[in-house]
Amino acid sequence: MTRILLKYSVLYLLLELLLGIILLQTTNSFLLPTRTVPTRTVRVPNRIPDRIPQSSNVHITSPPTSQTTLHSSPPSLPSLNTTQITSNLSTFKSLSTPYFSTRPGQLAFLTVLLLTLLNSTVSVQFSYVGRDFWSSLNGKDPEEFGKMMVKFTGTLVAGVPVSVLYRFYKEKLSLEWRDWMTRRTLRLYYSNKNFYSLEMKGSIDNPDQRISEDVKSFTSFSLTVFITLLTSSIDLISFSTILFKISPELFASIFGYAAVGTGVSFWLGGKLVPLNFEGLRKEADFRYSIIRVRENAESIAFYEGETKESSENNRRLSSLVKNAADIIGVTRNLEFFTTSYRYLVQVLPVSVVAPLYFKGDIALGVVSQSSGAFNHILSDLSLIVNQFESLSAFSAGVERLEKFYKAIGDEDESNPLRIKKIERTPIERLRYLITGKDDVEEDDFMAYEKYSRVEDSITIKDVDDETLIYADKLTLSTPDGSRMLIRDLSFELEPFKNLLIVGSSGSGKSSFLRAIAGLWTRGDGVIGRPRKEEVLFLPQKPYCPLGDLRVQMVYGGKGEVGVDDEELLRILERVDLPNLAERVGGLDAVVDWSNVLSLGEQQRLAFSRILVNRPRLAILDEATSALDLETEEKLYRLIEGVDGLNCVSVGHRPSLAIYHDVKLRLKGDDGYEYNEITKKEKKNVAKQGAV
Ligand SMILES: Nc1ncnc2c1ncn2[C@@H]1O[C@H](COP(=O)(O)OP(=O)(O)OP(=O)(O)O)[C@@H](O)[C@H]1O
Repeated sequence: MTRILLKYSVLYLLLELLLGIILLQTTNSFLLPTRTVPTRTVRVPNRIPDRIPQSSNVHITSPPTSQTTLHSSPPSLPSLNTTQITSNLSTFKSLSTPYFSTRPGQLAFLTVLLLTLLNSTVSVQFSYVGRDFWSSLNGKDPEEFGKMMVKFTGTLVAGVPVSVLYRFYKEKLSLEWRDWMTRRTLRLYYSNKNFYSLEMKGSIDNPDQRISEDVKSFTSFSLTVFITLLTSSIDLISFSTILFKISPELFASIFGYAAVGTGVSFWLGGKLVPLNFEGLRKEADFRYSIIRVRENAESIAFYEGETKESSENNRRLSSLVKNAADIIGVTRNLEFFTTSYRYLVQVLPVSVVAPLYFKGDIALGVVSQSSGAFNHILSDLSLIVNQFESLSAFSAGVERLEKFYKAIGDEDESNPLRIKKIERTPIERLRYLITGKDDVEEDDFMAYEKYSRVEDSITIKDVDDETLIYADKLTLSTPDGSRMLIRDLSFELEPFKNLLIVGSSGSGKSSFLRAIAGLWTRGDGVIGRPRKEEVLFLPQKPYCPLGDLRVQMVYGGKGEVGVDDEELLRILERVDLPNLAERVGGLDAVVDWSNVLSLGEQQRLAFSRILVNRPRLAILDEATSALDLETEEKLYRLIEGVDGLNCVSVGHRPSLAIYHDVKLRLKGDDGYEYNEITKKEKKNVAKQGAV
């Protein structure tokens, strides 16, 4: 008999799984609107629940909540894409196996597995104790009733720790797995400057959400799915045995009942999934439009842009509300079915076994046990249907992670913008010549086309003590290869000389600095500069990291700084910020530096990093643009005063010529000029305040 039960149960679960997969495949196109979600704007919260509710009172199709939504267009016919499923499963496997290959992961998993099995045993045990309890009550037998009370207490004492520890270790495993996976993801994200190249390419939206939300959902939900499937299978077998013993008719009827419920729920509820995703996206859209106002409050206030901003907020709100109205309308219709279904399940099993009870063939306890077993089995059989919304979100999360890992895994150490090139066989080359298309994913193809026009071969070399910086036949293009910014640039700057780079706006000055830093490598030729540890960049936009004042001052240093607090305070004085520490509450003070400090103060604070870290070469991109001429002079004189320190500056201000020895003028298509800045020129600048 167990074999028959197993056969039916497994067949049914497989059917459910198949239906679930079909649904997921149909809905994934809605769940992953990579082309419709504006890049870096919309944050779609992944709403995968932490646990699947498993209760004997939860029957088929938990009615969709208010967050469940319906697509306004009729559902398209599901199509089963086996390649996609295989790829999803293999992604799932490759994402989940690394942690469980570690010793702590394996130990934690085995503990949870053991407790899961014990917990299921406890559940079955309670079913028997409950049956005997009610039967003894029905038999009006005080002695038997007393015994049952003792048995119940014993089961309680043994069962409660198992249930509690099961939940505890499950949560613990989920947390440890998340911790491990997030750290690994962060490591990959920061390695090879992936965080920068992803932004440049713009191919991955919201990496922050993927690292925090998607990883969290993946770990907790994977575990939950696994445990739920395991317990459901155990439940199904144990309770099927119980039910079959009581009434084979009841056992048969449950499959019919579940099948009808499943079908109707798919028919009504399947439509809700895509619209639910739309709802989430609209919510995120609305929220983001308000966050942008917060981030750009000052600019909006200056532009008096509040009317425009608020009308945009309202537009997004209307769209959200319309979607939500659709949801509640359809949910109402669905609930006509689910509510009746829920009530019916309370009497259905009882009505099937009632004749046996009336005849006196079975006791009251058996009736209650059969009802409990019926509910258990029904809940197990309806697993996919009950959870299709969560499973869809889960599937979307897995795909988001897959794309993310692929993107950060492809990067080469020396070349953050490299993408895999397409190696064409002769036949593929012919096809490409005829059709202009490759047999590759469209995204990859576009990326390749976009990036392949210019080679990616700028070489960076470390210089010796004889040279400070040089360029040899350097050609530099924008990362997309669409524009050549510098052509055939060659120069060599000896040590103890400062270089000023000038040129009209957009001529490629900052881009040249990016190339020196190794961030942009599209082009050809060689750049020589001191070792990375000996160079400090001050970018055009001052950047203040999270942390205290001390962190602000040492940021950018590559090793131990070895500067004590007194020295830090002295440096603050030298960069013209004598009262800053006192004003904010000392070197340990943490404030929102970017908002609290003026642009000029942020630039002065950035200069303090040079004095703290004492690099061999400081590269300054318009680092004094927000300062008055007097402060600018003071800061450049400080650099001159540091032994062994030289600088390369980019800037439009004529006054900068005074503090530099050589000038490189970038002239776009007209090439470049590379000249000494003469004493006469410096004098003129000093005299007139302009060249
Ligand atoms: N990520 C990018 N992708 C493609 N083009 C870019 C990118 N970043 C900058 N550019 C383009 O490269 C050109 C050079 O930019 P760059 O920032 O080097 O100019 P610049 O000379 O420093 O200008 P400014 O003096 O205004 O700061 C500009 O036309 C700019 O639009």
